[in-house]
Amino acid sequence: MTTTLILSQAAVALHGVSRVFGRGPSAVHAVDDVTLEFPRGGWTAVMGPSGSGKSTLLHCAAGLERVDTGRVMLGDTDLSAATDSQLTALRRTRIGFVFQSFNLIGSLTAEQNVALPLRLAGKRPSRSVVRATLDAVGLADRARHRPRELSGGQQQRVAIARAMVTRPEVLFADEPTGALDSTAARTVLDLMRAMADAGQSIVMVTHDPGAAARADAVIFLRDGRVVDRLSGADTRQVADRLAAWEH
Ligand SMILES: Nc1ncnc2c1ncn2[C@@H]1O[C@H](COP(=O)(O)OP(=O)(O)OP(=O)(O)O)[C@@H](O)[C@H]1O
Repeated sequence: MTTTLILSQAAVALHGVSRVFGRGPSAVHAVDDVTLEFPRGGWTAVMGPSGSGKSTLLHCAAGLERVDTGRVMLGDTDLSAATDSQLTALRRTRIGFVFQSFNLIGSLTAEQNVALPLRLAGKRPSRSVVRATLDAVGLADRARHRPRELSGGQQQRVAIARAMVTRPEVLFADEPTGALDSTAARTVLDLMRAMADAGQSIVMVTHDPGAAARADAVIFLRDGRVVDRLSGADTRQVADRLAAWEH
């Protein structure tokens, strides 16, 4: 009973999750027996040295990649037991994903990009929903612009609107500010902070201690394992802890 309650309070829970690439002596344990919960309504940053398994962990938690062993629970749904078509449906409706490189479709306007996940889920996008989602990221006046007519920060905000239009349970972001200058990065992080304050669950991989310090908690990976965590830390504390694990 207690276990069930704890599980359903997590937005995503990983239980003994491993992901191995290759076999034999050259096998890489990208994620190595990780058990961890990402809290509902919280913003968690994932940090660690290059190659420590951050992106692989994020992909496993989001159902973009299968785990070799262990279980991934999205709310009460076991992603590791889902069929490919169930996973596809789930990714389209219950999960939002934002990439470092925005991944917008260049031939579509901002509002068409935002409407895309609804179309892919077989829904007829309502213009008012799409416009409200663009408005929420501060880009209502850019609805008819194509990606090349937008700044990097604006493109990333369109990508966030596209990820949010289905009202996903969890927003996953892999280096969302990695391609942005510091001013644009701050705007994107302010937006994510406001979303988390409004109850959105967010999991974000970042190399940037300043970005991680905007989250509620930071977990640190090394060699595919969770080795440390901080809550409510400032940029200096995050940077110091990261440096300690990089050596
Ligand atoms: N498709 C793959 N095939 C083989 N090895 C892989 C694959 N994807 C990742 N790896 C390996 O798994 C390990 C973890 O990779 P991952 O990209 O998750 O790390 P990361 O912490 O996100 O790295 P970075 O900060 O450099 O982006 C690395 O050693 C990487 O080379």
